[in-house]
Order: sequence, then structure tokens, then C-alpha cells
Amino acid sequence: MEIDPKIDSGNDALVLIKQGAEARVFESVFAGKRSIIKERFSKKYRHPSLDSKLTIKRLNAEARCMTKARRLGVLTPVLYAVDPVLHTLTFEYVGGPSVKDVFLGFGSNGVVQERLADIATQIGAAIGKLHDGGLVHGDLTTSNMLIRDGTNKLVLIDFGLSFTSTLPEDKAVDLYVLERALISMHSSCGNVMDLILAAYKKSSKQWCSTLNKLAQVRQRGRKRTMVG
Ligand SMILES: Nc1ncnc2c1ncn2[C@@H]1O[C@H](COP(=O)(O)OP(=O)(O)OP(=O)(O)O)[C@@H](O)[C@H]1O
Repeated sequence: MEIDPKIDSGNDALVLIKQGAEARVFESVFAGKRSIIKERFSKKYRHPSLDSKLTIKRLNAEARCMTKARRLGVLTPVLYAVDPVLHTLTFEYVGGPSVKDVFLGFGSNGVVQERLADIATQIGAAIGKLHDGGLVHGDLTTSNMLIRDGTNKLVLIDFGLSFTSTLPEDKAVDLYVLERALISMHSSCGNVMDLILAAYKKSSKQWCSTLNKLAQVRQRGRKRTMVG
């Protein structure tokens, strides 16, 4: 079954805010609170019952990883509900800009170095906590990080590709994905990755093995770029 915005919205407006390849994201109201509904839709080429099983598995995995991150002391939206029939997760709406928007405003939009450094420190500390708890985010981009209005605290979202692992390699790749995103999207932010890694070193007891692996992962990335 899929969400039909016309039928399922009831009295609460259901506003589509993102249509992705794997999921649709709506803004809505849950028990009187502003909320986000993430719907994983079916893959038409898969057998319906297998498809539903796999989708529910992914839904539960995302919910579990988000909850685990919170337990590890990383701020995430509060999970309100999991619906295995509609294939949806409902969670708290976090008001505030994404780190992507803040970083894009650096220099031109009055975003100053102190704000950049504060956010970078929060990012490094949060990833360190995840990794020491054996959780790899899997999609660390600046659009998956929000800065909550009022508190200015970092909130991590989108645990759809997260998994548990204690391998330095997996943690290094997690950091590498973020590093590449910063280089391609936020080159004007200068040494922001250095600030993130400095905070990561303070936060993660296992930083040494992870950062050694990161150096190897970077080298592999460079070789791949040279080959083609
Ligand atoms: N809890 C939240 N509060 C406010 N906005 C949110 C929240 N969760 C998601 N969003 C908004 O919806 C967008 C998409 O959400 P999310 O990244 O979870 O979906 P996705 O389809 O997996 O996206 P992607 O393809 O970028 O991985 C986010 O970039 C953000 O703008």
C-alpha cells in the first residue's frame, strides 16, 4: 500500500518535500506536532510479498539505527511511529537550516568562522560517538545534518544507509564520503574537514586506527581518479 496524499492526509495537510529514488518525504502533523513522514516505496520489479518484506526490513533497520544513535548521545529527530503497512517512518520535524545551507552561506551570507568552527566541532564529536558505539552512518553529507533553531545544536538525519560495524575501514569510508562532499560542495569553507577530524580525535577513543585507514582510503580514491 502507498500513501495517497489526498486520502491519507485527513485533517492534517501532507506536503511532499522530497521525492527521491527510494523514498518520498512529507511534512505533516502527528498528534498535534509538526512531523516528517518518510515513505519507502515498492520496487515494481520485485515480487510483491518479497518486496514488502525487504522494505519493512529496511524501515526497521533505519528506525533501529536512529534510535541507537540517540542512545549513543547523538541528537537525532525523535521517532514517533513505524507503519509496516504504509511503509512509513514518522518523526519529529526539526526546524532549522541544513549544514549544507549554512556552509554555502559562509563568506557571502554573513556566516562567520566561529559558526563554521562550532558546527565542524559538533560534526566531529557526533561521528566519533557513533563510531565508538559501532554505528556507521553511511551517508554523511551536509544535507543530512540540520542545525536546530534556538539551540544551534547539530541533529543527524537519514539513517537509511546506516549499519553496525566496528571495522576501521567502514568508519574511514564514512569519513571519506563526508570529506569528498565537503571538497566538491564547500570548497570555500577551507579547512573545515581538519576541524571535523580534530574534534573526531577528541571524541573517538579509536581515532588512531580509523584515521590510519582514512589515509589508505584516500590513496585508493586518488588512484581511481588517475585511472579514470
Ligand atoms: N526530521 C526532519 N526535520 C526536518 N526536515 C527533515 C527531517 N528529516 C528529513 N528532512 C528533510 O527532508 C529531506 C530528505 O530527508 P532524508 O534525507 O531522510 O530522505 P532521503 O530520501 O533518504 O534523502 P537522500 O536521498 O538525500 O538520502 C532532508 O534533506 C531534509 O531537508
